[in-house]
Amino acid sequence: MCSGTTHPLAGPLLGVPDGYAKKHKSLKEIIDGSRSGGDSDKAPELVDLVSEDDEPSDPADVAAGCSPPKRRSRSTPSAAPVFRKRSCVNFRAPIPDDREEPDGAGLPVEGLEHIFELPDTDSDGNVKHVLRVLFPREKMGDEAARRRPGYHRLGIVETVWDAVRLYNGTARAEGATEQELLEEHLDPSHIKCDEWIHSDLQGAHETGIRMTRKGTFCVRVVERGGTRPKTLSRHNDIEAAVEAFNAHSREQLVLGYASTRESQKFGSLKKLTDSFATILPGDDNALKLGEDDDRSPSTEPSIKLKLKLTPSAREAAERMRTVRLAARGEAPPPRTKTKTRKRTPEIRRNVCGIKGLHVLYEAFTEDVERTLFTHKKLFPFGATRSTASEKRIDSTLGLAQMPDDIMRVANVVRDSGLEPTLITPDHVLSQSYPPRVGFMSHLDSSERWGEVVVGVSLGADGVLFFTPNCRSDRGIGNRIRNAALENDFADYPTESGVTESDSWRNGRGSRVNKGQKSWALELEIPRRSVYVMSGAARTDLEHGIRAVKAPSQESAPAWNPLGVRRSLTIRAQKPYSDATLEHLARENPRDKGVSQRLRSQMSFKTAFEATTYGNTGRAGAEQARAFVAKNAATRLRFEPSQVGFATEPGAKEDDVIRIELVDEDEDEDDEDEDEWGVDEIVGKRVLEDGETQYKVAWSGTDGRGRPWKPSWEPESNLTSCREAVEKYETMCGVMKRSEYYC
Ligand SMILES: O=C(O)CCC(=O)C(=O)O
Ligand SMILES: [Fe+2]
Repeated sequence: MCSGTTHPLAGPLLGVPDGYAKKHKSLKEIIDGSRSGGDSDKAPELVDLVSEDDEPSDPADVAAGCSPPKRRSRSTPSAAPVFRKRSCVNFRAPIPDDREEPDGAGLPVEGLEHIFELPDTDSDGNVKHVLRVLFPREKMGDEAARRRPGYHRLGIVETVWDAVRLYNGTARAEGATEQELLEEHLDPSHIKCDEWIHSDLQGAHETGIRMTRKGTFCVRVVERGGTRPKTLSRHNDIEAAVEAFNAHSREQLVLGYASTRESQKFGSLKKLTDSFATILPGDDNALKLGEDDDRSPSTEPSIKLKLKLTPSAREAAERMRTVRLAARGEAPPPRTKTKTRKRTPEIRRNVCGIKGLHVLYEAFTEDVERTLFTHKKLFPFGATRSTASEKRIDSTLGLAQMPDDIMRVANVVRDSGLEPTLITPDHVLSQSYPPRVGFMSHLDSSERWGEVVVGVSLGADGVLFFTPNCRSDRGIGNRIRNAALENDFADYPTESGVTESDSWRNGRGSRVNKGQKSWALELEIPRRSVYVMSGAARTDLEHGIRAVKAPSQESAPAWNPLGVRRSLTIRAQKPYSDATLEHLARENPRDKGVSQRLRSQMSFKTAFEATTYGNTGRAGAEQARAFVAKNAATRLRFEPSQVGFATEPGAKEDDVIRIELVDEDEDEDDEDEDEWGVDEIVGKRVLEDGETQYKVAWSGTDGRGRPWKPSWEPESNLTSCREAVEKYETMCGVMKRSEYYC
């Protein structure tokens, strides 16, 4: 259906023409409908970048709007999340005249993408949007026309309805079967026609938040340096949308400052601010001049962009959402939060069976996570980016410039007992991984870095993988390879007790044929977790970061709308680390632990030249050690309420009190947690500590209609679904499987 038929604010929704209600209609119905003149004058004026039916493979695609539609066979089962057909109107690519009939290369050639939206200016100078309808010459009946590749312009029309009619009419005249039309071109319900949600929140034509037919809130922005609005993200609730918009605006502001080229400053930001100046006038204007030191050196004042969600705007947004959903036959979901389980801080050691690989889950609160994620020194290029172009900042900040928060993180690592003897880091590397960006397998050099590598995950979950080291067949690497070659993994059960995907995985290609690299152990590293790699985890396996899809809307925080994972790799460079160990050994001659650590480090050559101590060598490293020893910042800590563990500095792991961090969202209504329907039990495992867990397939779907991902749950959480557990046990009994794998 084309929702532009009646503006929802004009009354209950309602003016959905019957003829649009079905997903697919016959050509005759459409053509007849149009002949009767019923709908064309009600057709929408605004169309959006992508259909909300889309399951874009990458939010970057959403933002860029530039991924061609991936065609799926109609027979593909739809259980798994899939990429569905894009809307027919492609905002991104009005084809300039000189490209209108090119040699065919590079233009979208399938389906409804032949209709392009085009801004145009009327005689009063108002921008209006018209649609250009193109028809692929290759589909034309005329042999001569077919020989010239490219497009034939059918016309420029004002409404989607007219565009579809024009396209279909031509396709039909050129001999397209009804089936083809149905599949590709016919149904205007593929076209989304939505309105800006409310005058309180309305941007100009192009930016702001608007509501989709499905009742989600679509955040539209213009990126700095860009001229076209893009869909940044979609949200189920208006607050999240506003938050995402504001976060984006802040990012643009930062980018504006960060730019050294005067001409780039405020390029599109200006456009944004202009549009906002018109909607939040007067004292309540959320566009404020920034502080003095916040101002750009240009004459343009710093402007803090903030889209304000007033109670009346929220009310209107919710009312519209209810109407929209009701029109779709859906009840508005309660305003309770989506599924979030309570998380408990926890340390797991030697995970994946890899010695020296330890993880601290829920190391700190979301508030700390966000502070680190948006830390200007660590991530100077702004909030989130959808491309890998600004992926890594090698912050060899030097000890004197080391952010206090890195010292605090180091103390979390020590105080939690994760690595009580961690040497104060003198180096931090901050990296951003937009969805689908990974880090190939590598070794963190034992000649360049000291004993321990600390990795902190922020903003989105990640997957750390370990794979045999091609240069060394040592220890576990060799064993993994042999297991793979013999296809015998009896000694390597799925690593119980870490996460469900912490298991043997086929890295690339087949198990044996592609050699030792084809196997990897994977470990999920959730947001707010901290891992340490030492010993064999450093030397016997290479590690890397898997490129993963964007997190679901539910799991990504609103302040990270693109689902970028950020990481901090915190290390002590080897010369300085050795100087520290030598100092400790001198001070504690009887401490066997220290002398052992020193001996172990001495087995690696020290690559002075590859570190910041290249010029100053040992003396420089000793100076750094002395600096740290008297630097009060090394004793800085987060507030007790901000970390997952409470302890006295220097306490043993057993003395650590684990604090339950509750998601901020999760406030009042704990019962909600238990309301998740269990479809069935699909797996069982027993953890190292003897705890039994079941893998639960949940009923229902997330906000995007995808089934929830199954998750491992302790037996004690499943008392209300004993039946499902018993059914599973019975089935296992019948199948005579071992307890571990059934
Ligand atoms: O992003 C991560 O956690 C891994 C980074 C890493 O392996 C490295 O910096 O060497
Ligand atoms: Fe690394």
